[in-house]
Amino acid sequence: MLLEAAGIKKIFGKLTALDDAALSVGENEFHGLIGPNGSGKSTLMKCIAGAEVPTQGKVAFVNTDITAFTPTERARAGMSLKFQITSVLPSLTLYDNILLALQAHCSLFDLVFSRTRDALHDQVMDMLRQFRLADRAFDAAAALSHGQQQWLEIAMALAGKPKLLLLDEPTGGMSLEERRVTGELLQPIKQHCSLVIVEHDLDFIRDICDRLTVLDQGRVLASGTVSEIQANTSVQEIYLRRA
Ligand SMILES: Nc1ncnc2c1ncn2[C@@H]1O[C@H](COP(=O)(O)OP(=O)(O)OP(=O)(O)O)[C@@H](O)[C@H]1O
Repeated sequence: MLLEAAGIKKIFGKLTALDDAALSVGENEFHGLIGPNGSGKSTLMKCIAGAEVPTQGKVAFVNTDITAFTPTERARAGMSLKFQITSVLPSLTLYDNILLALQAHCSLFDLVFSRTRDALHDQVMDMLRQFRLADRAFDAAAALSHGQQQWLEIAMALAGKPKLLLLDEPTGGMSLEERRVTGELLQPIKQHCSLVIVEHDLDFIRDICDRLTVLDQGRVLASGTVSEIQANTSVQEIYLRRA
């Protein structure tokens, strides 16, 4: 397993947000984290990314116990996250936003001696092409549509060539067409990266994910392939309960 979170408990004051939650993700696997509002999806993502410290439990990544790692140490180990809060610098061009994200992963030596300038240029343009943004390379990021800004952020989150990408509701506020394109843009990254994605759009998640974990009131209700989860009557019930 690439990622193995087990026995995760998270208590906020009197509220138990997660209780014995678990998540296992293999290499080159797209894994969806679903469940009703307030079931603990974002909190579990944050415990994995290091943005929240679990009250109890263990997170292992690439066979290393990372429970006590800082977010920076987790990033260095190959984990990358994009949350709902934007990390794009709106007044900079798309080109410069990607360049900055790539440079964050270069050594100071390489940057000072500019040995990587041409290579970086090629990488920036490749990433922009991959995310269908090359024709906007020298526009300010602020001029992009909401969907395009999300794609730019996903590209930036991939700049360090992570082994695992964490996405929290990337299609929030997107049009149907933008959602469809987002699915297409994510597929090729499976060749070199796994994905954990929190999403409310069940059609979207069913189309792109290999496996799903369903949370309900901080606990794992079910975990399995998309068809196993679709056939699970307890899962059907919580979604009916919500409707
Ligand atoms: N920092 C915090 N302090 C106190 N309570 C919190 C905090 N973060 C989350 N919670 C609570 O923990 C519970 C789980 O929240 P979380 O955001 O993880 O759920 P979620 O499944 O991601 O919800 P949604 O689908 O609405 O985004 C909720 O009751 C929420 O109010």
